[in-house]
Amino acid sequence: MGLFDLMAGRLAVPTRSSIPTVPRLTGQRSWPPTGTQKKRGLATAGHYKTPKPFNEPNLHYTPSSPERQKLIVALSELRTKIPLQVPSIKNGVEAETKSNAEVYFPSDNSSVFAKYATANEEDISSAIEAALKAKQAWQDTPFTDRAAIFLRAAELVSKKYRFELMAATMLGQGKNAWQAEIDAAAELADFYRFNVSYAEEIYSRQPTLNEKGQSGRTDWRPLEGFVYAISPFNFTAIGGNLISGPLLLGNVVVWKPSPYNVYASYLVYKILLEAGLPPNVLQFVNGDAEAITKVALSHRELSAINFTGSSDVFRGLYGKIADGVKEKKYRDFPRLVAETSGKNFHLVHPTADISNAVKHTIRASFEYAGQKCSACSRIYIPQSKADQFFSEIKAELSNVKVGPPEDFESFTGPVINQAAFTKISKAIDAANQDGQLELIVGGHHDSTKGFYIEPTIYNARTLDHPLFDQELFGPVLVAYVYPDAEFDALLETIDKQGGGFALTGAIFANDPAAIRKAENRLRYAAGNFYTNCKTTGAVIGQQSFGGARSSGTNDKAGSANMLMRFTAPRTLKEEYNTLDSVLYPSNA
Ligand SMILES: NC(=O)c1ccc[n+]([C@@H]2O[C@H](COP(=O)([O-])OP(=O)(O)OC[C@H]3O[C@@H](n4cnc5c(N)ncnc54)[C@H](O)[C@@H]3O)[C@@H](O)[C@H]2O)c1
Ligand SMILES: N[C@@H](CCC=O)C(=O)O
Repeated sequence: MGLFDLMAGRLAVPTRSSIPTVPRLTGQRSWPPTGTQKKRGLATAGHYKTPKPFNEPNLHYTPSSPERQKLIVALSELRTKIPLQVPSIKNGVEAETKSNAEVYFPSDNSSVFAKYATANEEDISSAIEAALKAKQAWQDTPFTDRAAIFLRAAELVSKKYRFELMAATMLGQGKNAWQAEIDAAAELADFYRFNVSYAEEIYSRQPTLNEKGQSGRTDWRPLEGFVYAISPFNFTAIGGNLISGPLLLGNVVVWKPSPYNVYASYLVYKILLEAGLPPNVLQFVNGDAEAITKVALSHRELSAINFTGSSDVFRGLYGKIADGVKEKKYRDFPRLVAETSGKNFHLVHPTADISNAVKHTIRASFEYAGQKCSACSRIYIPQSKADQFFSEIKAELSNVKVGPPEDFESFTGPVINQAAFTKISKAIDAANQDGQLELIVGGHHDSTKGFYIEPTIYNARTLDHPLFDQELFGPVLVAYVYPDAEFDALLETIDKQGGGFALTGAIFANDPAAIRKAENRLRYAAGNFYTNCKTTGAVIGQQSFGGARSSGTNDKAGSANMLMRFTAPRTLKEEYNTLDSVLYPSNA
C-alpha cells in the first residue's frame, strides 16, 4: 500500500509487525536525494494544496472490539521485549551504546521498562553539527516533499504502528487504553496532519498590495540555526509535535525527550525516519537533561527552544538564555516557546447541572492520575449545592478503579515515578493532618507494586490555603465552598490564586449572564476556558492549547501561531522600472 492509497483514505489493516530497529528501516528514503528523487521533485509544477486535515477518528476498545484484541496483542508483544532498548543514534543509524540508564514501569516499580543510551557532551556537539550540516538540503527540499513526510507519518501513526505506540505509552507512561488512544494515536496523527495545513497557511500569507511595476513576496525562511526541543513525560504526542512544526518549516531539530517517555519517543523518531525524514535533520538525544542542555545552550547557532514541561525548569532555561544573550553568545536572539504548568480550576455556579459538573470534574481531576497540565486541581462550589456535589462525587468515585494500565477497568493509573509519588504522597500526608482541610474522599497512597495515589478531594475551610497554588501533578483536588451570594467576589480570588499559573479553567452554569461575567472577569486566568465542560481534552484543530502568565509563552500548540515562531520571514521586493532622476518633484 502506497502513500496515495493511504491519502485517499483507504484503510490499511494494522499489521502486528513491530517497528524495526533504526538501520533496518524498510521505508527509509536515501538522503541526500538521489538523482531520480531530485528530478521527480523538480518536474512538479503548480501550487500544491495539502489535503484538508481531519481529526483521527477514535477507536473505543469496548470489551469484544477488534481494536481491543489488537491492543492486547501489542501489549503482550511489547512485554516479550522488556526491558526495551533505546540505542544512541548517529547519522540516523544506531551507534555503539556507551552507557545505559534505566526507567521503571510506573505500575511495577521493581521492573525495568526500558534502558537507554545516554549521550555525553561530545555526542551532543556532534549531533548539533550533524543537524546543521543537514540543514541546507532540508530547507531546500520543496514543501510538498516535507509535508508528504508528515502526512505519511500520520498514516503510520494511526494505522501500522497505532497499537505499538499505544502499548509503549500504556506501559511506559502508565496510561490506560483510552488515554493512550487520545494521545499516542489520535493527537499525534492530528498534530502531523494539522501542522501541514498550518505551514501551508503561513506560506500562503503573501503581500496583497504592490505599487504598479513592482512585486513583493514573503520568504518564510526557517530559523538560521537549530531548534532545541525538550519534551515532557506525559504525552507522546507533545514530543512528536514539538519537533514537527519546526521541521515542517525547514528547521533542523535536536530533540531531548523526557526519560520517562523515552521508548515511545524513540518509536516516534523511527516512524518519522520510515516516513522519509532525512536522518540528520532530527537528532534524537537522551541522557542527563542539564548536561545536554548545557551543550545546546552554549552553541552560537541555537535559534530556538521549544519546551513543554514544568514552569520552574523553563524559568531556568529562560535565565540561562538571557545570560547568553547578554554575553552575545548567540547569533540570534533565540526564540523561547514554552507550554508549562497549571493549577486549573472548575467554577460551579448555583445554576449548574451538578451531576454534569461532578462527572466532568472526575474526568478532569483523576483521569491519567491528574498528570495532565490541564487537569483540574481546584474547584469552587456554591454552598447551596455543596452537599449534592460531594455526595454525588463520592458515589461516582466509588465506581472508579485505580489500577495498572493494562487492566481495561482501570480509570486512574499510577503516577509516573518515585519522585512524583514522594511529592504527592507527602502532600497528602500533610493534608490529612491539616486542620484547615476536610478529607472528602481518598487520602491514601501505595507504592508496594506501582506508584498509586488514590483520587483525593479536600474541602478547604479557608480560601488562602497553599493547596490552591501548588501544582502537585497528581490526582488531588482541593475544593472551596463559597456563599452563593459571593460569586462576583470569588471571581477576583480565582483570578489571583492558582500559583500564578493560567492554563485552563471552566465554568459550570446555566445562567448566560454568569457565564459571560466569568468569561470577562477571568479573561487572563486561563488560556483555555471552557463552559459546561472539563478543563482537559483540547482537540487539535478545534481548541488550540496553551496559557500565559506562569503557564508558558501561550503560542498555542495546534495552531499556525505556534509554527510561526519557527520562521524568520524575509521580505522581498522587485522593481520592474528604472529611476528617471534622483530628485523628487517636490525638490523643484
Ligand atoms: N502546558 C502544557 O502544554 C504542558 C503539557 C504537558 C506537561 N506540562 C507540564 O509539564 C510538567 C510535567 O512534565 P515533566 O515532569 O516531564 O516536566 P519537567 O519539567 O520535569 O521535564 C520536562 C523536560 O525537561 C527536562 N528537564 C528537566 N530538568 C531540566 C533542566 N534542568 N534543564 C533542561 N531540561 C530539563 C526533562 O528531562 C524533560 O525532558 C507539569 O508541570 C505539566 O504541567 C505542560
Ligand atoms: N492538551 C491536553 C493537555 C496536555 C498537557 O498535559 C489537554 O487539553 O488536556
